[in-house]
Amino acid sequence: MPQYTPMMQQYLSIKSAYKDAFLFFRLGDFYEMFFDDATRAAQILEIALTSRDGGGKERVPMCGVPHHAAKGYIKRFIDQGYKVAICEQVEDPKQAKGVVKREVTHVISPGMVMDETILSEKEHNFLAALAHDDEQYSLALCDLTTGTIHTTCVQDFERALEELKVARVKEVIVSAQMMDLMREQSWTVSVAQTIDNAAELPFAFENKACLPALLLLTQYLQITQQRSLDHLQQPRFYEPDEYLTIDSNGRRTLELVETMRDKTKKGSLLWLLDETKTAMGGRRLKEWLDKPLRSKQGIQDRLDAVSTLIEGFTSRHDIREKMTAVYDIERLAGRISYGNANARDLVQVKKTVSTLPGIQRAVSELGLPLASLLAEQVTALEELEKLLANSLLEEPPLTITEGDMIADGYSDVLDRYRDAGRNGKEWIAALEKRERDETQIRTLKVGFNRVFGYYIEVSRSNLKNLPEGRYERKQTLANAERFITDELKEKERLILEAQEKSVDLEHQLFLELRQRAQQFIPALQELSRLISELDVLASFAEVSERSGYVRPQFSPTGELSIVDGRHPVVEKMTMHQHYVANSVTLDNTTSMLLITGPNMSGKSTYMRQVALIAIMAQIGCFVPAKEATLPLFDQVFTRIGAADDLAAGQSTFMVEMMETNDAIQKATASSLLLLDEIGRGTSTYDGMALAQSILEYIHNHIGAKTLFSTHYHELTQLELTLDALQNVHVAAVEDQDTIVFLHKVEPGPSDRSYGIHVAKLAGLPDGITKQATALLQQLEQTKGQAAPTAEVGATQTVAEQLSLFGEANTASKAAKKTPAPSKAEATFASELASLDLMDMTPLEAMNWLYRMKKKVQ
Ligand SMILES: Nc1ncnc2c1ncn2[C@@H]1O[C@H](COP(=O)(O)OP(=O)(O)OP(=O)(O)O)[C@@H](O)[C@H]1O
Repeated sequence: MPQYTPMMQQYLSIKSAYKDAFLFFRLGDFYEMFFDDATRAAQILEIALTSRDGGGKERVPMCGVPHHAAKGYIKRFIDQGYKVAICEQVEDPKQAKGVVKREVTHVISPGMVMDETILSEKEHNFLAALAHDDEQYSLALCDLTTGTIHTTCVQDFERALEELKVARVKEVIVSAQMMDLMREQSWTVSVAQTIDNAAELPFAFENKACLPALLLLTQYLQITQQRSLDHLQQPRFYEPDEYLTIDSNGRRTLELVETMRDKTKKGSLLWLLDETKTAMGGRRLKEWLDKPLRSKQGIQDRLDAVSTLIEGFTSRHDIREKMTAVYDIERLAGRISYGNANARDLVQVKKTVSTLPGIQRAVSELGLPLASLLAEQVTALEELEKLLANSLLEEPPLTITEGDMIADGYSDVLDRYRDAGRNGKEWIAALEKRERDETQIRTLKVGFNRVFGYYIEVSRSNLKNLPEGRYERKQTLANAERFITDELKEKERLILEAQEKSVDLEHQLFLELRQRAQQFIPALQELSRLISELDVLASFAEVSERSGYVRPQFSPTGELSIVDGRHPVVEKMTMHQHYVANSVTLDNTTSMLLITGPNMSGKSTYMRQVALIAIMAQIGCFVPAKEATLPLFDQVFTRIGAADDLAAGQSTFMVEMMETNDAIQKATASSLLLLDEIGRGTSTYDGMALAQSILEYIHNHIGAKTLFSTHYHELTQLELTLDALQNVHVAAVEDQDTIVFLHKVEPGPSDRSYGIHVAKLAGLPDGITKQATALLQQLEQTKGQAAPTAEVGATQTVAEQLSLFGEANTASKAAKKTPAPSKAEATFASELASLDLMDMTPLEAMNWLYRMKKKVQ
């Protein structure tokens, strides 16, 4: 790099070690970016791109952000999945010989954000390591802000990706070999090498199968963070099968944590259930929703606690109120260990710890099992509370280098410095008074500024009254002059020295205090776990009581019986209207419901409500029903079309089939399947044929509890051949040319679709709906001639329909029943078949159609 200036050479050499990050290169008050970084950053951050002479032939592209406003820009990079390496000046520019020394002090990437202003409060921010050996994939998911680590092993890559998705992992660390594969999947990837020495782990961990991922994670953190990782908690191993698996599509369409339409929390199950008072509770609730339990005992323990909290209204109220004074001690503990906690953070820790005894008392009164664990932490943290209460002022500033943090009486030396400072101020006040008396200038005052220090200010009109000699002129203003005296100079030196010393000492005392607080990190982490669980359980109790939910029972035989169930979110949204409750029973005799009914009648609401009730039960919450007995599901799969699916066209059909395939491959007799209008994305007959075969397959080979909604009325005949399938429909009635939705699920198939009625409700012009009604009548007449009769075996239904076009298997029974095509139809068909469409212009095609229409008429 001979042609570049020394500074540019320094930049390039540092940048070469951080190729995958934007390098924020500190130059005075700015972070500058150069070359490609600058060109791309200018676009991403929408800032001006300039250039600078770098010593070479061409000017170097450059853009920069002010150091004090860097956070906002870093957040924009992070939100879009980029990394930022912060390169600081690490020596005083005044003392530097040549180019100021610079080093990367830390790298911020989507998975390694520690700054609360960039993070979402109620969500974990996971960084994951994914390693692969001959046998399996190991995963380690780490939230650096809290020190939480979850680890697991899975057999296949797809499953590993699913685990990453469920935890909404922001960044994945892999070995170089896996980098491209992960990038193809659009993950933010970082590459590290595995250390092969388990002794270097900052925690003890026995499970060998998970070690590769943990070693990869540790190696990466050690290299990038270069600071204490003491707050990393003991990794918690989990088996994915301990939890109810909800495929990513299911989580999306059931709107567990955000709505499908605008991706907001409002309108989701999380929104409904989230009455938590603390950030830790909020994160825990999301975690529970991501991973409902499958262990009956685990669920019952939570339900017992919710029951107790519902009954103990007063204590619950008390606990929840006290929780409002609980800060995010989990992240505060992370900051203490990380070395970026300030005095205000420690005051928050103190305030939290001091509310604990009150919470603990209320929990004990209720007799909740976590009372004794909570009591242990209260005792363990007493010393910390005392220490912080004695050492810190109630409202310290955000910075730790400007004093005003440490309380009087904590350090004798500090108190002495402070006295000097305070006495000095009194002395200055006395001096001012004396000078006024001596000079008889009432407006004389002693002031202070950073440039000149202390001064005596006298207005221009009073200068004549000032005695000669003692006053040394320092500054001239428009209407006044400022002076100093030897006495003032000497006193100023003493005061400033005391202040400087006290600020330095406060900084040092604070660092010691933070160091001492570190030993309490495990207790703070355990406390935050207990508080977060209590918060979620109390939130469940609150919502359950308010909304009239009941405790679910679990059936040993796998029966599902929900009496008067409701969709919790639709019910809440339609508060002012009447929500129509619906029951459902699925057992070993009837495990499948085929749901028909008009559009908008409530088919998918009914299906979703069953899944939501099952999920709520398995996270340990009461459920919206009069009574509910449920199996413990192992997996929930949904294929529920979204409105945008239809618009997206054929590829969506592919997605629909892939998702259906996924469900069918993985579902077991203990799973819940919700399939909404399968087959609607292709032609009617294709769709119907597929829907029927899928139903038969689930019936004959899987036996999963299945809710299947359809507009293909022909499918309702399957009830005759599939023993475990039952027809139900959502009732609607016609009232004077319009339709009234009853939202009531009743036995048997629906009599018709009412599609045109719904179109009318949607405001389609009369002309269209009238024409549609006429066409419908024509079609129904035609269909009536060929319609399958109820006595015909259901498995023949689709084949019969296909045969109308003469495409079906001629050997089918249905074909025999279909009337032979008329002569005109036969001519039409043979002429159509002989057309070479590729060789025709659109106009020729139109002309042909025109001729045929005339012939038919
Ligand atoms: N049980 C109910 N009680 C009250 N209102 C309901 C009920 N079920 C559904 N609804 C209301 O009806 C609307 C339509 O319901 P839903 O989307 O489930 O209909 P659908 O039959 O699946 O329609 P489509 O076939 O067009 O997809 C819901 O948004 C809700 O407002």
